[in-house]
Amino acid sequence: MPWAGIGKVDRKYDGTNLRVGIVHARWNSEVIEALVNGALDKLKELGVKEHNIIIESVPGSFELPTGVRMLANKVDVVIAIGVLIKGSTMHFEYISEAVSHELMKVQRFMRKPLIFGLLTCLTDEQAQARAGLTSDGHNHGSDWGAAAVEMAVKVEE
Ligand SMILES: O=Nc1c(NC[C@H](O)[C@H](O)[C@H](O)CO)[nH]c(=O)[nH]c1=O
Repeated sequence: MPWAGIGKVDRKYDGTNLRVGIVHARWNSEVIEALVNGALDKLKELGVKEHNIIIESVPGSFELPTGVRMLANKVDVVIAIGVLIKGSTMHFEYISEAVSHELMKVQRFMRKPLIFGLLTCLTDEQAQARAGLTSDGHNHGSDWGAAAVEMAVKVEE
C-alpha cells in the first residue's frame, strides 16, 4: 500500500460490522452535544449502523474512565467525550491529568481501541471552536468518529 502522506487517510475504512460506544460527560452540554453529533454523523457516514452505536452519559469527565469500562465488553471501540474548561482554581489541572492517564490505563485494560475525546480548554471560546460552533471552528467529534472506525478495523486485521 503506497504511503498516502502525512495527514491523509490511506484508505476508506468500512464501519458496517462495527459496534461503537460513545461515553460522554454532561458538563458544558452545548459543546458536548455538538461533539457527540459530530462523531455520530461521521460514524454513520462510514457505515456504522445506528443500532450498533451505544451512547452512555456520565456526570462529568472525571467519570469517563468508569463509563468506558461499563461499555468495553459490549462494543469494538469506545469514544470518550468530555469538555474541561479552566476555571479560577486548580480543579481543571487535576481532573485533566487524572482522566488523561486513567483513560490510557483503561484502554490497556480493555484491550480495544479507546478514542481520546477530552477537550481541555482554557476558555469557553476554545471549546466552542473545537466543537465547530464558531464560524472558523472545526468539529473534533467528527475526527474522533473517523479514528474510531479506522482503529477498530485495523486491530481486527
Ligand atoms: O469542574 N469542571 C468540570 C467538571 N467537573 C465535574 C467532575 O468531572 C466530576 O463529575 C465531579 O467532580 C464528581 O466526581 N467536569 C467536566 O466534565 N468539565 C468541567 O469543566
